[in-house]
Amino acid sequence: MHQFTATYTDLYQINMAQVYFQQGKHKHTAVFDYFFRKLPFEGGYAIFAGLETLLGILENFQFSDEDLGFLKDQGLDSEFLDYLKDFKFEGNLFSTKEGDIVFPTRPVLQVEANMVEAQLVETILLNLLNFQTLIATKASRIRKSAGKEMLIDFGMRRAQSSGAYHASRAAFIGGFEATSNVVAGKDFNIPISGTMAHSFVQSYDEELTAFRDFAESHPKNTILLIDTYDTLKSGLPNAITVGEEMKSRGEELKGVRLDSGDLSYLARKCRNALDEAGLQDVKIAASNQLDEYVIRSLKEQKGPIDVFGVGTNLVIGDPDAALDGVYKLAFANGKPRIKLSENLAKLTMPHKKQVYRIRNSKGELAGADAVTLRDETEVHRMNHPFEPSKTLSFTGCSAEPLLSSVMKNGKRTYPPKSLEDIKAFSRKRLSEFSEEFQRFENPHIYKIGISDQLLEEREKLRDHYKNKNS
Ligand SMILES: Nc1ncnc2c1ncn2[C@@H]1O[C@H](COP(=O)(O)OP(=O)(O)OP(=O)(O)O)[C@@H](O)[C@H]1O
Ligand SMILES: O=P(O)(O)OC[C@H]1O[C@H](OP(=O)(O)OP(=O)(O)O)[C@H](O)[C@@H]1O
Ligand SMILES: O=C(O)c1cccnc1
Repeated sequence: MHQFTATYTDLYQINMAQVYFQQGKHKHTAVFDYFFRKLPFEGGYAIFAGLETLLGILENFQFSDEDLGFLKDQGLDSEFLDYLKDFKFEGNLFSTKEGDIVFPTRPVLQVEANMVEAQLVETILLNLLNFQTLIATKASRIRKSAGKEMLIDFGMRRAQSSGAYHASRAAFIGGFEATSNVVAGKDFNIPISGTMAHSFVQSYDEELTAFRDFAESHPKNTILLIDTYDTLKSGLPNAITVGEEMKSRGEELKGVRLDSGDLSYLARKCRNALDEAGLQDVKIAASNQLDEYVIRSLKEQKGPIDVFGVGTNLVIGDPDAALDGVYKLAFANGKPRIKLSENLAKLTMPHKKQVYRIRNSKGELAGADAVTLRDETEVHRMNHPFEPSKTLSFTGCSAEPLLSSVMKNGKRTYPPKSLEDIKAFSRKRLSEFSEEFQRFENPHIYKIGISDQLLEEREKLRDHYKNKNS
């Protein structure tokens, strides 16, 4: 796959880094927060994804000689470019675990590094985490609708080009079982799966011969696409003939796929005919512009569909297309930093921080995450981040810290996790959230608050800059 060297960034990061270097600020420590402001799909939660990809890339994030030559041609300073020859990311990362359930406003991850490092990793970090979080969240919604039925990612051809690679990874975390994307399957150990295209059937004079040849070539893995000419009058009877022939050879037709028409109606017709022919184990797969809403409707109609192939709407994160995650400076050169805004919701949170998930005395979710200063070890009360008159007290509650060290001095603090483990963790974490948070329409709003100390620090800084400018 594509090598991500340190030029995988926006030019302004390099331009700023050059100034930090020239002003001797490259040795100052900076802390940046990664967070998003709005949940995608008007949903009640998001699934954090992309962390392992980021850690793998940051461990080897350097400029190649070719990169440096290119930057020289762009007129960047030669002393700065000499410094970049030895550039490596040697910072620290504190992060939410990949697969965990995350909400707006609260830091999902913090980067602590020198100014140049912290700035140069911004773009790749946002690029990876925003996209995979969006797609894992979409996948999780589709999983919710599909219940226990199998979900296969068919999106590679429709994805925003090479985004398909990480979309397949994120889809697996969010609840898909398999992908048609061979390279993602190979690299991430995702089961791969494939049926056939209409062109295969079209290329033969007879649909039946196409089905027979395929079955002979793939006796363990034949899923016949039955809608090329006429699903009920041609595709289905031909599939039954091949299914019976396979059975007589001691083989098994794995499935049929519907890709057009009324999927629920056709699936029922197929199921009845297959069952009557003694082919009860043949699965019915459906595809065609599916998403969480169409699948929910198909399930409501009790269409006997066993496998859903989902492409476009999954991998482009329809209809949102992007998560609005941002990377904001919270601390630099020994001082907390803030970004002011007329819009209170855009005020940033200064300082190194921790985020706690509040649980009741039974360990169940209390419906709130509290953002505190990093060295606060307890939290009994939180304030609404933008409406300070609103507060919430916790009695008899415990607080689970959500940010932990995942990278120290540029090295991961734990061995890479398998995608299967990340997915299992994600499923477990989501299962703690009640239906109210998971429903598609007007979901419950999970509360995010800030501790008294953080609020005080933020107000102090805000007043400082306001007074300075008044
Ligand atoms: N029973 C159903 N309930 C709800 N939605 C359905 C049902 N059957 C199919 N759909 C969805 O309706 C849409 C139908 O798309 P469209 O109007 O393009 O028809 P089509 O069957 O694809 O036609 P074409 O023959 O042109 O391919 C798809 O998104 C499909 O998934
Ligand atoms: O509808 P999506 O959710 O995006 O799922 C992927 C679509 O891609 C394929 O169609 P395509 O027409 O590209 O090729 P085909 O000839 O294999 O049907 C497949 O048959 C699905 O309809
Ligand atoms: O295997 C399939 O049926 C498939 C793969 C990619 C896209 N559409 C369908």
